[in-house]
Amino acid sequence: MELKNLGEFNFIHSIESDTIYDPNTVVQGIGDDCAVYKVTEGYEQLVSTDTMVEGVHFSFQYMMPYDVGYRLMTANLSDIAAMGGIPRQVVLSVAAPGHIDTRILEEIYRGVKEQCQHYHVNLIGGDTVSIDGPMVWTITIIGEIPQGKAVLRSGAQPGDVVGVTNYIGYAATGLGSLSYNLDGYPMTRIGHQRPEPQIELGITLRELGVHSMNDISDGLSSELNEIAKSSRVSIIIDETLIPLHEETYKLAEALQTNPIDYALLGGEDFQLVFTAPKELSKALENLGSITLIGEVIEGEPVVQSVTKAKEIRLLEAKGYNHFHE
Ligand SMILES: Nc1ncnc2c1ncn2[C@@H]1O[C@H](COP(=O)(O)OP(=O)(O)O)[C@@H](O)[C@H]1O
Ligand SMILES: Cc1ncc(C[n+]2csc(CCOP(=O)(O)OP(=O)(O)O)c2C)c(N)n1
Ligand SMILES: [Mg+2]
Ligand SMILES: [Mg+2]
Ligand SMILES: [Mg+2]
Repeated sequence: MELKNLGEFNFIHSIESDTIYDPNTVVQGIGDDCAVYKVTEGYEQLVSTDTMVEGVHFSFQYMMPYDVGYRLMTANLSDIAAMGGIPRQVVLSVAAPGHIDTRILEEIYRGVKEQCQHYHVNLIGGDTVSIDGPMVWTITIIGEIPQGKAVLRSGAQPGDVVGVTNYIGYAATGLGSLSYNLDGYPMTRIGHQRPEPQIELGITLRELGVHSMNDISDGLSSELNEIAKSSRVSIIIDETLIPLHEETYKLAEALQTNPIDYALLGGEDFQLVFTAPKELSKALENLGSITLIGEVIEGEPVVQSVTKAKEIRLLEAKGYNHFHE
């Protein structure tokens, strides 16, 4: 059925069941002017919002509707992970054209709810409006963090080591293989379609005492520059240490591109990049999913890298930019 035939109120009614995955914190969910939720004593509240636009953040050519919802939740959860926080509540706004088949919307919600269930997050409200254009999905997420413990971008200190979680450039490899219609990239395709936020690692890193952290939505170059600027420090990384998946090397070979660029400029990995006191190096490496790729030094707020050919180059704050010529 088309959305315009179902109507706004019936649509809301159709999605409001199965939205509460941590009932202890909810006083009022979907169904009133505001939602009402409880906060934990001794904790600070985190809030962040992220939007996904059809044609900009996703294409039904490369993703199933279920994946769109899944990744929308991941993008929002990832910002909570980047602070070392615990996700709690979300509200979701959708602008959709009247001719859309409601089965597509149901599938997107199924993806959203799957991630809500997995991370014990409640969907407590939202908004539904019509648009004469592409679909626009926005989630606002609320999380919690023990008082004074949020891991900021501004906490990096000279002498810190720089680390990343899992593989970088993974999602961009999957998207690249899809857009060039190349077979043989099963792992990274899932990385593009159904990425996971690093909630548990974010909490572990915060508890270990990392100094600064960011999630990778726009690309490693851009995120490292944000840390360098906020913290007023210089960062230097060794490009040969960046953990790339074998499918990234394979795609770079097939397309005659530099594999490192998928990591530096790709984005949407939703992995974490952080800096930590050198004394934590052993403990970090023992986690298994962390790679140390560089260090923080005193100096201008810039990021440099040592290339495979042992040359030093400046890594610009390039990555995904919504308004570039
Ligand atoms: N239109 C806006 N109005 C107010 N604040 C904004 C707007 N767009 C972005 N911000 C803020 O700018 C900062 C950087 O945003 P962004 O690059 O989207 O972060 P992230 O990559 O973590 O999602 C954040 O603090 C965000 O809340
Ligand atoms: C169809 C399609 N084209 C291109 C991309 C790549 N892409 C789109 S937005 C983006 C960056 C992340 O989005 P943004 O809105 O900047 O997220 P934020 O930094 O706010 O978390 C990337 C790499 C994609 N995912 N899908
Ligand atoms: Mg954002
Ligand atoms: Mg972020
Ligand atoms: Mg961005």
